[in-house]
Parts: sequence; structure tokens; C-alpha cells
Amino acid sequence: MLESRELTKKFGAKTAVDNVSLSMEPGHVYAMLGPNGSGKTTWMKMAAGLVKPTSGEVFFNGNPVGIESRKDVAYMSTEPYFYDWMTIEAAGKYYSDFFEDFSMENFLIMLREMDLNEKDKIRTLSSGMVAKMKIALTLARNAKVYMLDEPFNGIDLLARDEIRAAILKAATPEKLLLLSSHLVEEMEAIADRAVFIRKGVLIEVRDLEEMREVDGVSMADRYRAIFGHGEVEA
Ligand SMILES: Nc1ncnc2c1ncn2[C@@H]1O[C@H](COP(=O)(O)OP(=O)(O)OP(=O)(O)O)[C@@H](O)[C@H]1O
Repeated sequence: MLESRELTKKFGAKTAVDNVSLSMEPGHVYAMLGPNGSGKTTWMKMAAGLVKPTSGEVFFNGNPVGIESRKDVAYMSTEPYFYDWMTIEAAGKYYSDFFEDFSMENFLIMLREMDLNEKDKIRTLSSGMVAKMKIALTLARNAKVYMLDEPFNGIDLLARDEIRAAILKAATPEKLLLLSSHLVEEMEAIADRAVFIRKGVLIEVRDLEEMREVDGVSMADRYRAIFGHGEVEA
């Protein structure tokens, strides 16, 4: 459904994504894992049609990604993309103007579930509250693919529980979810497949249940084996 073929992105002399061929299917939650600067964000931005590859292509349902696929792919960036003078409700209206598939009703339900008040101004929110709002804005779209870049970073345990619940609710058999995070153990409770990437190069894509059963290792064990000096990044 979402496939990159020999995808490369260079920034000057730096190769951020290096010839990555990768295919992902609906009905799965993928964790994209790799140390800082591995190319996760760059891969996602190209898959979302926001960054132009240097070479190679990304296909969504067999068509090159672009304006059309942006309707089906909901991408949550780590960068701020709304004005902080807005209320949470106004950010929802902004989204509904922009995305036909945005459901204000679902957004408000998610806000309740995550203990947010739509009348609050964004600038008065803590970073964890902003993270929850961003998740709600993204998941309130009825997209086919959800890509969430670092949904848990800097978020306390209770807010992480709420975010995890919202993500798992969105993970239905017809949807494809892709999450990047350094919180490997957190991701283990959500994802069923892992994409390991290092210095822009795809190392492997693994089914986590199969990996646990056949190899007897967890995602964190595998992360340590691939990247590690015995430590998992936090
Ligand atoms: N706009 C840019 N201009 C120049 N270099 C860039 C740009 N965007 C990314 N890079 C470089 O490309 C490499 C991959 O960055 P990217 O943000 O994709 O990695 P990442 O795996 O998402 O990292 P992190 O886990 O730290 O968020 C890094 O070396 C980064 O410095």
C-alpha cells in the first residue's frame, strides 16, 4: 500500500535516506526505529509528499505520492504547525477547513478522552497537552495512513497512556500506522512490525510476534543488537 523504491534523499554531501526500498501494508502498526539522524523524519516527509526525493519514488496504492495521496496520508510532524494564539477548538476548525476527512465530532471526543478543554488557548498548554492535541488533530482525520513522528517524546507516563489508547483505537484493519520514537519499550506495546534504519540505510523490517517466537527476542533486544553498545536510547 505504501512503498518506497530505491528512495534517496541528499542534503548537500549528506545522504539522509540511502536507497531505501520498503513496503508497508494496512492492518499493521509499524515502529520506525533508529538513532538520531537515521533518516526517519526524512523518509516520512517524502512518503507524505512533503519533501522531494533526490532519486527513487514513493507509491501509495500504486500511484506516486503527491497532491492526491496527501488526502489519504495524515502526517504529524515534530515541528509546530499551528498558531499558538489559537484555541484548541480553532486549531480543529483550521484542520477541518484544510482536510475534507477531518471530523470535528471525533476530534472533540478525543479531546474529552485525553482530558483537554477545547476552549483553552494553545499558548497556555504544557508540552504534553500540545502533544495530545496534535495526536487528536491527526487521528481525527479519516485517512488511510497515519504517520506520527515522535508522538511520545517529552510526554509523561499518564499522557503517554492516553496517547497510546488513542493510537490503538485508530489502528483498525484497513489503516496503516507508522510511528517513529526513541522510546523503544513504549513502542513495543503498540507496534506489531518494526523498521530498523541506520544512517539512512534500511537494516530490516520485522514482524514482532514472529521475532519473539522464532528468535526469542523483543524489539528492544533487537534494537540493542543492531545499534547498540548495550544501551537503548531514551
Ligand atoms: N533540511 C535539512 N538540511 C540538511 N540536512 C538535513 C535536513 N533534514 C535532515 N537533515 C539531515 O539528514 C539526516 C537525517 O535526519 P532525520 O531528521 O531524517 O533523522 P531522524 O532519524 O528523524 O532523526 P531524529 O531521531 O534525531 O529525529 C541528519 O543527518 C540530518 O542532519
